[in-house]
Amino acid sequence: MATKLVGLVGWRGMVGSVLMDRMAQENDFALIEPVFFSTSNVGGKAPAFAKNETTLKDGYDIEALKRCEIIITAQGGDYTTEVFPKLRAAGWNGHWIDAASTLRMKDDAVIILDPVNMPVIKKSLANGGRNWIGGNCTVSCMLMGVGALYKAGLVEWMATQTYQAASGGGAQHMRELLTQFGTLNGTVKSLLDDPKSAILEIDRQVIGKQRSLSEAETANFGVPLGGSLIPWIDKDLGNGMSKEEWKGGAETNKILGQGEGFGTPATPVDGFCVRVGAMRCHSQALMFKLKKDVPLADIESLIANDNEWVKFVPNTREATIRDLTPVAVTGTMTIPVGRVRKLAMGPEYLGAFTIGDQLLWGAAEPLRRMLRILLDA
Ligand SMILES: NC(=O)C1=CN([C@@H]2O[C@H](COP(=O)(O)OP(=O)(O)OC[C@H]3O[C@@H](n4cnc5c(N)ncnc54)[C@H](OP(=O)(O)O)[C@@H]3O)[C@@H](O)[C@H]2O)C=CC1
Ligand SMILES: N[C@@H](CC(=O)OP(=O)(O)O)C(=O)O
Repeated sequence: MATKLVGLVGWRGMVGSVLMDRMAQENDFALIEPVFFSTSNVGGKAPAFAKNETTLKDGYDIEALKRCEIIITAQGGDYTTEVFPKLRAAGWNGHWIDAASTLRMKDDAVIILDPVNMPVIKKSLANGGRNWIGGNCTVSCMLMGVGALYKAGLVEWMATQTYQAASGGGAQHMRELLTQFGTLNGTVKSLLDDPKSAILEIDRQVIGKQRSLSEAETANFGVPLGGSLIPWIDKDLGNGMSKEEWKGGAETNKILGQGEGFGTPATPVDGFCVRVGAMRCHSQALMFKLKKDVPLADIESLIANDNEWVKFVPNTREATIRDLTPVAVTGTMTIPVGRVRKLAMGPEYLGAFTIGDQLLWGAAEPLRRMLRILLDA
């Protein structure tokens, strides 16, 4: 069988670079003929993964894109909005794999997270599905951790409290966070160097600096994040909810193949999404109302055995502070789930805490796994 021509758009961005690394690690390039696209350097040299197609093609050239049987894009929502309809209108019938949220809730799109929803993906493939969209990072990381409880039909509802990293906003947001930390440190450096200095004076100078950071130093987040937090992520939907919070319910149900459009009841999922000063791991505290009282040991075993990336973290102080932090998880495929315990509200109420690298399981990994599913089909 001829090697499939696979178009790669957005490969040099932050998500795209993580995707390229993972594709190289998993030897995906051996199975495809990659065609690299650019929106800024057409005709330039394609990266080292290129085989026969060694120059960068124009990411807006519909004819060039049409040659590809599969296109994977991490270029962003604006690019999808502009190019995807033109490509389909031009009669392109290939597979579109996308990290952006633009097409996620369309009826003809599947939100891909195959360790959780392979049956949904397979069903759509059998029905001629062609649009495969990566989920919101918070939702994907959460379902990789506790999807087992949904698969077992145990969840009556779930409340989430997220602690989302700067990387969710993009590369400039990560830089801004570090710049702010640097500025704050610089402000009190001499006092910090003196062990006898008064902590309340340090605190006074830090809050003074946070409140007077320049516009340039808060250009991306709009307000200081270093030494603070921001309890709002993404757009204001005008009903008291942030768009990130809305995605929690809408995307969780769509990934699981339930709710509107599937003819089954949706599971209520809601909570608060908060930006914190972590670099690239999204963490979340979860509270479940289960449909029945299930022994804790059974719940632990369900979670631990769901997929090869989940790591069950015993609910002890020592294990938690060692294994259940963004620092422990960053750059790994591991999805730790810990702090699992019954809550004071009653035996059906369960608490858990989970973390995922939002650039790996939260963005790049589901895309490359979808490529593999298509190549194997
Ligand atoms: N950030 C995140 O956490 C997540 C992002 N996504 C989706 O992925 C999309 C891409 O996000 P992200 O990777 O953060 O975006 P980036 O801004 O890092 O990259 C997007 C594009 O910007 C262009 N670009 C311009 N300047 C640079 C530069 N200095 N270095 C690298 N690329 C540059 C590149 O296009 P070109 O080569 O054509 O110039 C690149 O493909 C998002 O819009 C979103 O839809 C999805 C999940 C999570
Ligand atoms: N909104 C996420 C990042 C992201 O890109 O989400 P989405 O793929 O749903 O637009 C965050 O800020 O942490």
